[in-house]
Amino acid sequence: MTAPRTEKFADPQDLALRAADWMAGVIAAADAPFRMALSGGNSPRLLYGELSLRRIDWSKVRFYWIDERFVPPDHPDSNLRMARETLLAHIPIQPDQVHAMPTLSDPETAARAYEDDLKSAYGATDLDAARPLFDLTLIGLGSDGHICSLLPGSPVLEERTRWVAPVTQGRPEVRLTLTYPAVESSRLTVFLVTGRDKAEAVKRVRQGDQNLPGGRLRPQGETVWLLDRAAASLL
Ligand SMILES: O=C(O)[C@H](O)[C@@H](O)[C@H](O)[C@H](O)COP(=O)(O)O
Repeated sequence: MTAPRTEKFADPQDLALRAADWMAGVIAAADAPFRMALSGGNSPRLLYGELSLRRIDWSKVRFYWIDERFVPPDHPDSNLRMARETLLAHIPIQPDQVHAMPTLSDPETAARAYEDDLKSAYGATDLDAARPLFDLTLIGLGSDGHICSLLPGSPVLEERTRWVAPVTQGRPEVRLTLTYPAVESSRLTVFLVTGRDKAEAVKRVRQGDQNLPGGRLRPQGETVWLLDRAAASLL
């Protein structure tokens, strides 16, 4: 596993600007299809907005999610809604390029349906380290060290067979999350973290602290950390 690369930026706006330029280059250099697994939450908002302004051949990109709140697609908490408002509604893509996590049935059915979607797009039922599931996986970090909806103490942290699982404890709302095997199966893993409140988690996750869900992640490909000065303040 190659040592992670770290880019530090003055503030979230500078990070979003520079990261969008870099990601535009990554997508331009890649073959189609480019499978991009999106994070939810607030941190990626500025980046998604900047990406929507870049000259990118979006026709090669397939959008996936690393987790979702189990709410309707138009709910204020929906990660799909956030991505649609900041990026997807502003770029020339077809509906079949967007592989949203389904949230209109029950969590177990939805998790299995999304896993089937991933497996059919991947063209196999087993992950192959030589052929990652995603080309780029964007991950935010909670101040408690969670990633995706892989929350501290959650049974889903031990799931090594399923690619997608429901999370029914630890948050006010039910969630769907990729499990470690699916999140780790990426050519490029990008952590995007801003804010002083994340600095301790950034430090411990980078040290591989097994008590934090982020510290247990073993990405297969290259890892890049995009941090603002506040989130990097303990490094
Ligand atoms: O659905 C979500 O909320 C995210 O997937 C979650 O893992 C998020 O990335 C972290 O909680 C950081 O959230 P912020 O970016 O809002 O700080």
